[in-house]
Amino acid sequence: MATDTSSFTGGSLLLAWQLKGKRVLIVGGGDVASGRIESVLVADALVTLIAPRDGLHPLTKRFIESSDRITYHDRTFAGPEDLVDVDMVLTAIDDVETSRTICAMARALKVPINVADIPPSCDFYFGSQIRSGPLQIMISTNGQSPKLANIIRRRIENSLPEHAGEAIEKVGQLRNKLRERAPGVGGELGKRRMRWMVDVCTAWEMEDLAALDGEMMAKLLDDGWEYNRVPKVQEVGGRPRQSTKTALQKISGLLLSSAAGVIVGAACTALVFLKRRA
Ligand SMILES: C[C@@]1(CC(=O)O)C2=NC(=C\c3[nH]c(c(CCC(=O)O)c3CC(=O)O)Cc3[nH]c(c(CC(=O)O)c3CCC(=O)O)/C=C3\N/C(=C\2)[C@@H](CCC(=O)O)[C@]3(C)CC(=O)O)/[C@H]1CCC(=O)O
Ligand SMILES: NC(=O)c1ccc[n+]([C@@H]2O[C@H](COP(=O)([O-])OP(=O)(O)OC[C@H]3O[C@@H](n4cnc5c(N)ncnc54)[C@H](O)[C@@H]3O)[C@@H](O)[C@H]2O)c1
Repeated sequence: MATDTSSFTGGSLLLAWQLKGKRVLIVGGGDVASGRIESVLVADALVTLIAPRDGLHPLTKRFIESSDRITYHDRTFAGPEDLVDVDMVLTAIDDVETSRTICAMARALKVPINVADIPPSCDFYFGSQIRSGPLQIMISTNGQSPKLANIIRRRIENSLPEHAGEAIEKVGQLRNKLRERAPGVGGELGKRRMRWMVDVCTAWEMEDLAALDGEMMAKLLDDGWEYNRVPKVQEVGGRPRQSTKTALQKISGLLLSSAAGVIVGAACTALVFLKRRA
């Protein structure tokens, strides 16, 4: 049966671009450039920054002083020679004409470019970002409303599961240990490895995954992976957690006992009062 692909349009490709050791040229040193620097440093890039010193944002200055991954040139953009051996270009300058010229040069050399605020000169857009350890969420409105992206980001931040970043970190460590035990790519072993990881992530609460330590991981692999089963948290030395229900019951118990306390207190006061009157 034919698949209807007519709605497969109007979006952009969302990726997690690996910049480790790649050279990113940033032109401009203002507020926007400082955000760009932060974004690419987080991705382990090597930055070349071209911007006159007198226009540097205080944050940009601090980044230049504190990071040995930034090569700084105190000048304006010079021409195509600045694009040699560059893997990505980001411009954030207050000069639309120069931005467009840099864009044309980068495209001639097939170097991907983002020009802040000029969508037709962008091969990719930035988005509103959430980071918590290895968890990275990007909200993109595909150029339609950056402010709404920012507002939606705040809402998502407030609704994220607690401990998500730590849980992902620990599961990453567990996967690495599992691959040491069961190495190789693909095949029956690969299928079993993936199924087991899916089962662990599904059966365990985020909070319990976040609490995994080296010893628990070893036990999880010994008693779980080796027998193709998923042990309970307590079986591998994890602390049994209070279920939500128990916590709720505790709170209502507390409320009830304080209500009872108030009633008893009121009764005593009334008794004392009546006794005095008598
Ligand atoms: C998300 C964020 C990431 C970042 O830049 O790091 C980002 N813009 C942010 C803020 C922001 N930018 C603007 C406002 C003012 C309010 C408003 O206009 O809405 C605010 C809000 C504010 O300042 O509070 C003005 C603006 N921006 C663009 C244009 C040009 C145009 O639309 O034509 C104009 C109009 C200029 C004019 O009117 O003259 C263009 C782009 N801005 C993008 C990204 C890309 C698409 C993002 C997406 O798809 O959603 C894209 C296409 C290219 C790019 O730059 O990559 C960051 C929020 C980070 C955060 O806070 O979390
Ligand atoms: N996409 C976004 O999120 C967003 C948000 C706000 C502003 N902007 C746009 O991004 C651009 C930069 O904004 P900003 O607030 O950082 O501006 P800014 O004025 O603070 O900084 C501009 C920087 O560019 C440098 N510069 C100017 N010409 C240069 C050249 N030829 N070579 C090298 N450096 C040069 C200046 O010295 C300065 O450091 C503006 O066009 C602005 O409209 C984008």
